[in-house]
Amino acid sequence: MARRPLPRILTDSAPIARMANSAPLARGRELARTAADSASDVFHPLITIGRGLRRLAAAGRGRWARTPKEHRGPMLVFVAGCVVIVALVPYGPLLALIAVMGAGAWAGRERTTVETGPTEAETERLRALYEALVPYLSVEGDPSPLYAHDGDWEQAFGAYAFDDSGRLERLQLKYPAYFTDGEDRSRARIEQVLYAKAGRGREYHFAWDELANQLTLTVLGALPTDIAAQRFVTAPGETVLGFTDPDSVQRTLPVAGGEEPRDVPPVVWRTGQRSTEPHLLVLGQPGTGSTTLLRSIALQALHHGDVLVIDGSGTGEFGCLAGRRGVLGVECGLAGALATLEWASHETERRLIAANRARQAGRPAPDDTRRPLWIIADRPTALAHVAVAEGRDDPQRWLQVPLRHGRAAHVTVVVADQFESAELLSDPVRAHTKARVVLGPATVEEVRAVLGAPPHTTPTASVPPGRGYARLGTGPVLRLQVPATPDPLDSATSEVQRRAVLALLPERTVPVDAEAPATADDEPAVAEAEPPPDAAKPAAEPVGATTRVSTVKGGESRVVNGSVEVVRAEG
Ligand SMILES: Nc1ncnc2c1ncn2[C@@H]1O[C@H](COP(=O)(O)OP(=O)(O)OP(=O)(O)O)[C@@H](O)[C@H]1O
Repeated sequence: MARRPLPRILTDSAPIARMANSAPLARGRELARTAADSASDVFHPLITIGRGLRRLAAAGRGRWARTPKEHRGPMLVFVAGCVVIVALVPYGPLLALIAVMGAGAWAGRERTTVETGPTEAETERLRALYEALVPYLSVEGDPSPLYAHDGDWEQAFGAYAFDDSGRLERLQLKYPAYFTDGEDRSRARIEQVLYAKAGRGREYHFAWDELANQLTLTVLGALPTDIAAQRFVTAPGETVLGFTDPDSVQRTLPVAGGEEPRDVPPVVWRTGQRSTEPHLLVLGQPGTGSTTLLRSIALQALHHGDVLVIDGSGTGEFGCLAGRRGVLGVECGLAGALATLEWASHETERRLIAANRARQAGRPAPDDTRRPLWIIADRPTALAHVAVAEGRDDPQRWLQVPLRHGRAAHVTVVVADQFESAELLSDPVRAHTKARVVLGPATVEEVRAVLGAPPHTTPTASVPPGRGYARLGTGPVLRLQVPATPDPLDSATSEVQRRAVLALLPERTVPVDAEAPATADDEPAVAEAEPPPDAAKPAAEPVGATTRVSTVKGGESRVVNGSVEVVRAEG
């Protein structure tokens, strides 16, 4: 027998849905919701009191359950006595009712629970860190070890903080008094364990408090990379190497960069007669920003003095300086470098003799002995290689006098080279460059070898260009970020940064060509029209008041009456 189909109203859900969505039903639902909201507002005090009374009753039941049986009788008698007294005093029951309601309202108020202490995952992380430290911070035979397997990590870790993603941000830990915190190796071991367990890839600062046997680990933020070359507010004799952490130095400089001007902590290097570290050595991996740092220093030096550049890498990255006021030469070739440095050596001696004579005659030192002279040598060891091949002098030989006597003669030497070539640096360069900078990724050992002290932070494997460490004399090791000072003649340089560097260049003393005489206003156009930087440069300008240097790339030199005259030997 064929089955009869069900009536359509039972199989089709559309009418039911339509009923549910119908206007009177929706209005009714809205009304019910409003009524419920109003009722909860009106009855809120009663609800609170009711909740409080429930809590008080539960607390009372708990108290009764915890009371030993032999105490229950006296307690009942005491409560009954209280009830009788309340019943007998005038308005007693009313006052008791008010008191009970008040107590109920207080107990029933909504309390927001504040989470304190670490979460489970954070506790686990701290416990793992504690366990990892046990082998390094415990000795056998310690009767009450601070660090022991399955020990109490809360005793060892005084304070800690995690960031939003649950990564450790700060940790203060105590260590036993017998731990050899005065030894670099012992410290390095602990720092490595903490670095590994707290999460690699971030930079940590370790503050060892030997008096309190306490170590504080703090995660360091990145140093600002958005500060471009600009006129820094410094006194004569001060050079900004870069920027560092706010806690590391006591001074700030106003800088433009980023969204609005701000104050940032600088690493300021002081040169001149009173400087205890009058010369600088920069070492780093290739491409980590040493040429950029030298360019930044040269631009600052030109504000008050004269600059000689030896570009040993020969890539012409100082081409923008050629022909500018105060730039005495930009040398890429061996012969030119030898001639220029020989002159600089004699100029140092001349200044010393002139200043000495003036002093003996009771006069102040002549002006031409006091104008700062900067010798900036980028990769001089590359020229040393060429010198060996050609059987000529290492140009570094001529740095000896400026390095030894430069401080008194207002001559400053800045040398930059690569780690791999560091052993080719001459002894005077190593001995007299007390201001040091390491750029790029470097191990703790490399930093220590160059700066004479390890960094108090964990060097990370990848850093932006211009990032490194600086140490001035015996001062602390500072994190450093060099201001972006790219080569304006490099096509990869952004227009903003190119203009920033060009704005700092002094005016030209040698026109680019006859048709395009340079002015300060047309800097960008002139820069575009400049010849390739590695072309022969007629960068001859007065040196001091009495001497002239004329250098030509690949030229030969001879000394004439206290001045160096360079004649072309090639082509
Ligand atoms: N402080 C900095 N801020 C931004 N970019 C930088 C900084 N320092 C260097 N750079 C960029 O990194 C690259 C390499 O810089 P630079 O030529 O100065 O390094 P280097 O160590 O001299 O390398 P090389 O020895 O190969 O010449 C360039 O593109 C440069 O613009």
